[in-house]
Amino acid sequence: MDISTVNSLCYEDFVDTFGNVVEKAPLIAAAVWSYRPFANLSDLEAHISDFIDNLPESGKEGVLRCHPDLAGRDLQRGTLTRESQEEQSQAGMASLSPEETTRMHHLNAEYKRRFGFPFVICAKMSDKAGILRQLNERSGNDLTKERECAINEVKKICCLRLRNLVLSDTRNKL
Ligand SMILES: NC(=O)N[C@H]1NC(=O)NC1=O
Repeated sequence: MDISTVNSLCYEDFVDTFGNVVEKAPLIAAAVWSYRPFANLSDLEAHISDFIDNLPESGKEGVLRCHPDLAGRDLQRGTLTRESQEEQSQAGMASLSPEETTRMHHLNAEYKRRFGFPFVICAKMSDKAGILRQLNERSGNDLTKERECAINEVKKICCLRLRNLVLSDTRNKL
């Protein structure tokens, strides 16, 4: 798909295509459709990023709360979105030992108790050891710093999902 194809999508098709670039937040795609035509993929990405930045803190936390836990209930039940399933599998979350799973559950629960939203990290840019290290380190942040850190990870996830959709069949068009 090239950018002129993206720009030609009606909002129903646009939301069908880009509705999960921010996990379970199709409202964001529905909102940024208003900014067509996009000059290129970075322009679309910048509008998504601005939309998120302009949310009140409760909205940013809402975006974070739409993310599934890493190695959590949805992974175990097979109810992750297609994108999350691929990302978590690639980062080794689907093949943890029972001890590692217990440790992840414990750390995730501690993090949630502290911040009131789940630990979010761009799994594709990390691995099992990196995720555990970040989970430990970021748990020591204060709320303001951690919210910002987590939202940055949402943007990284979004960037990779967008690139996967738009560049998958025409790598040189944008
Ligand atoms: N909680 C969390 O980070 N979830 C995720 N991260 C990612 O890259 N895919 C996810 O499902």
